Amino acid sequence: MIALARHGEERSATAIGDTAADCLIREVETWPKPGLVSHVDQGAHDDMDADLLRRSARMLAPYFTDLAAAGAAGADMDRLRAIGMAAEAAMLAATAGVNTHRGAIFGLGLLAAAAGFRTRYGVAAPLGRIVAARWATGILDGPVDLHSHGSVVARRYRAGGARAEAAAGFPAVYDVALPALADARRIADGDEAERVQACMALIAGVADSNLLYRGGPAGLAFAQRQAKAFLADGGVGAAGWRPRAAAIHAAFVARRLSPGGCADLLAMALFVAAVER
Ligand SMILES: CC(C)(COP(=O)(O)OP(=O)(O)OC[C@H]1O[C@@H](n2cnc3c(N)ncnc32)[C@H](O)[C@@H]1O)[C@@H](O)C(=O)NCCC(=O)NCCS
Ligand SMILES: Nc1ncnc2c1ncn2[C@@H]1O[C@H](COP(=O)(O)OP(=O)(O)OP(=O)(O)O)[C@@H](O)[C@H]1O
Repeated sequence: MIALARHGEERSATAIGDTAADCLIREVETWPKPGLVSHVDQGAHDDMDADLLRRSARMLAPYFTDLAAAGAAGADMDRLRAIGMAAEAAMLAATAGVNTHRGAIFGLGLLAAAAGFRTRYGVAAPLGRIVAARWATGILDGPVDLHSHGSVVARRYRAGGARAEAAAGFPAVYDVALPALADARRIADGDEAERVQACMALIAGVADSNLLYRGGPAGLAFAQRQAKAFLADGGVGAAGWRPRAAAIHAAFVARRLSPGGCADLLAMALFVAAVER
């Protein structure tokens, strides 16, 4: 009996890891996402393209599986952090030093750990609430790299970034991206359009530390204005939405703006939608 239960747990951790990697790939296969890399172009990034992001995502699946298994085993934040840091090191080795998924490993990794916990204990709570209840203190009290772009921006502009978002249980996923995906299902023509709508809603509503780092408060305000105007004009439900979204994408690229945190949050919303279904 025990051996069977273990085998079942391993299988579900593997399924969680594979789902997390799939969600990263579905995020890449979405165009037009303002400033971001996709199957169509490199957006505002000289050092990465869709192939590199796809390879990075696939390589990360076993780490998400480990995080799910650790969550199921009742791991504390120190244990999750060790797996997350090993994943980051493997990512940098696989991409010759390019930061393809640092923010995504963190956010999706915590949600994968919560998914493991949820499956193991049969709790019905949303994944974000599990993250906040079990690991918020460890997230906020953990070691900080004073030189990371996120830390620089946090000091300069008092932006909470990826840590604050996770510790609060991912409000951008639950209050912004998931409602946008649900709205878009009624008005959009296909899955890719739904993901574009959620991406625009995230850009309009999130203080993305990547936008702040590259463009300062003026860059963030520009990005939010563009995304809000797109949504106010009917979003992906309006005729001609794709050329309008492509024009916003081009405006971000011209200013070197890239909302990498919103890309991560889009992948997380796809993951939550798949796991909590
Ligand atoms: C917390 C992390 C992201 C580092 O954050 P920091 O702000 O210091 O660095 P950095 O600028 O490199 O990364 C921030 C990344 O977060 C994402 N992001 C930006 N803004 C936001 C936002 N508002 N909300 C969510 N994510 C965001 C972007 O992808 C961005 O690139 C993380 O890499 C970390 O601490 N890793 C250690 C391992 C760990 O704790 N793992 C947990 C289990 S997986
Ligand atoms: N499709 C995508 N396009 C661009 N960034 C993405 C995409 N998907 C996820 N990201 C996130 O964006 C982050 C990388 O962003 P970016 O390269 O702008 O930041 P950086 O490494 O801090 O430095 P720099 O501004 O010098 O390039 C990664 O952590 C990753 O999780």
